[in-house]
Amino acid sequence: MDEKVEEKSSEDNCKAYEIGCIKDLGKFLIAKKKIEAGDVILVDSPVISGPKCTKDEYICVGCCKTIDDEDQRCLACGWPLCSADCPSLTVHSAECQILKLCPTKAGDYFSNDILMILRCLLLQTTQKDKWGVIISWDDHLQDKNTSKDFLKKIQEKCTFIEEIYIKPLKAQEKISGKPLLPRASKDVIQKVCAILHKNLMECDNRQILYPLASLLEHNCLPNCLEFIQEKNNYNIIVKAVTTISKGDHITLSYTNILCGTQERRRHLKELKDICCFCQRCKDPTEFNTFLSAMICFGTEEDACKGVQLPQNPIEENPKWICNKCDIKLPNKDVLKFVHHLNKEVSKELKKNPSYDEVNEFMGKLQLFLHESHYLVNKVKYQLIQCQENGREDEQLKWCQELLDIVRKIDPYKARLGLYISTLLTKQFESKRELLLQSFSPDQKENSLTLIKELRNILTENKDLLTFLCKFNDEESLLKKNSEHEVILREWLMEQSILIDFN
Ligand SMILES: C[S@@+](CC[C@H](N)C(=O)[O-])C[C@H]1O[C@@H](n2cnc3c(N)ncnc32)[C@H](O)[C@@H]1O
Repeated sequence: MDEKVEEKSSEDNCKAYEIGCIKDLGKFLIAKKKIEAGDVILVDSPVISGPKCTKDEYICVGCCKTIDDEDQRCLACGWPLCSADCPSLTVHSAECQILKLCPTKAGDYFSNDILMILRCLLLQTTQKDKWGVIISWDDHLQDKNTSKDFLKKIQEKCTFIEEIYIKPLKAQEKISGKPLLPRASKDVIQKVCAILHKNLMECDNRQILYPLASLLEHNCLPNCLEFIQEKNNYNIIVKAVTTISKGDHITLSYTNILCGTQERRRHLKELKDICCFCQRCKDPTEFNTFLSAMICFGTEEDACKGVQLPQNPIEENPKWICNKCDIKLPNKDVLKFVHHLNKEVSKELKKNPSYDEVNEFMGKLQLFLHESHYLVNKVKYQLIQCQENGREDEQLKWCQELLDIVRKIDPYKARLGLYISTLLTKQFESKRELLLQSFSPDQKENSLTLIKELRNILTENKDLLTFLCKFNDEESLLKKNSEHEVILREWLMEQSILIDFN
């Protein structure tokens, strides 16, 4: 591949990365030297930010907090505003001049993607340096691999903005003689739409554009972790989670890596028009986790119970083949069926069912899906969170199964740190229960293996949470882990058992 690296000034020499560019990928960051796990690769500040896109919530256009009362609006334009004293009201003042010309909602919700485009277009008069940064980016609209769906989405947004906001604005500008948006041609609006669509990142209720971090490439097995610091102006810190060799691409994950390949690839396509060809996407077994595997029904005469997997998952419509019989399934049938099961899972979990009801439902799912299928795992995770006395053995088995899976799909704990920590906490609680049930003061040595396992879980969880706490607010989980450690140590002292915790 023809890989170009941008020229850098002398002050960039100490940086661990440089900006590369490949035809089908666009710009990305590449390691300029070996980077060790734990190294901070970059810290970046937002160029622009605003409320995230959602149809379910009212988010303040100033501070981006959720607003419970739908009547709390900006008096001028009618868009959601927490109060006239919102601490971030100033970010709204320029766009309010445009929004109030036509206080229309897109459908029955406020379309925050449209708001972000207007906010960005306004930088040309309010903050010219930031406008210069954004408009210099590639919009990828002419790229060969840009999909028709993506182009259609951009065109629709552009037409909406032109009709609803730009036309009345131009009329107003003519009367007042004061141009608010000197550059608002169709081409400029389309470019801004495409750049924002591809590069915005999300944190809590906010969408944010970063000059550097937004260039980071996606990988389903990322080598970095990002922390967006809410309390520090939404600055982002990007940290290596494994050793990155010189010349390696520096990557994050844009998607939920607990999902199977078809679902991740669908999400990536919709989110950022990406066709991912990473190691995991290419592997039908997804690193031997079988996260997407289906159970083969066989024929009426011969029930097979083999495992169906996509032959080549990165094809647009892969064939699904069985490891035991000759039956092949068309991709569209598998997708339709999994989509249906996904809805059933959501419906079931919303019903607030009892532990036994969920367990029974999981049994039914496993008639169709492999025991490690990501939808089965979703239900398993729900079951593990229940406080259910007498089911410790069962819950421990599931905890172990899920931990085995996440250790394969996220070996560097780049995405699933909190998920792993929750599993470790549950594993600890269930094992401690088993210890208390089985412990006999006369035969302490029989419990030593279990005690050492408990200590190891606490240590692993402490290391993980200490790492996460450096950047995020996970103090409550760390506190819970320390409390577990104190209680275990006290109990061991009472029983006169000496175990090294360091
Ligand atoms: C957040 S931007 C990254 C910057 C972008 N490369 C550029 O030049 O503007 C996301 C876009 O980068 C490209 N991209 C990122 N990761 C990719 C991947 N794993 N495979 C293919 N394209 C990717 C896609 O065009 C995607 O829409």
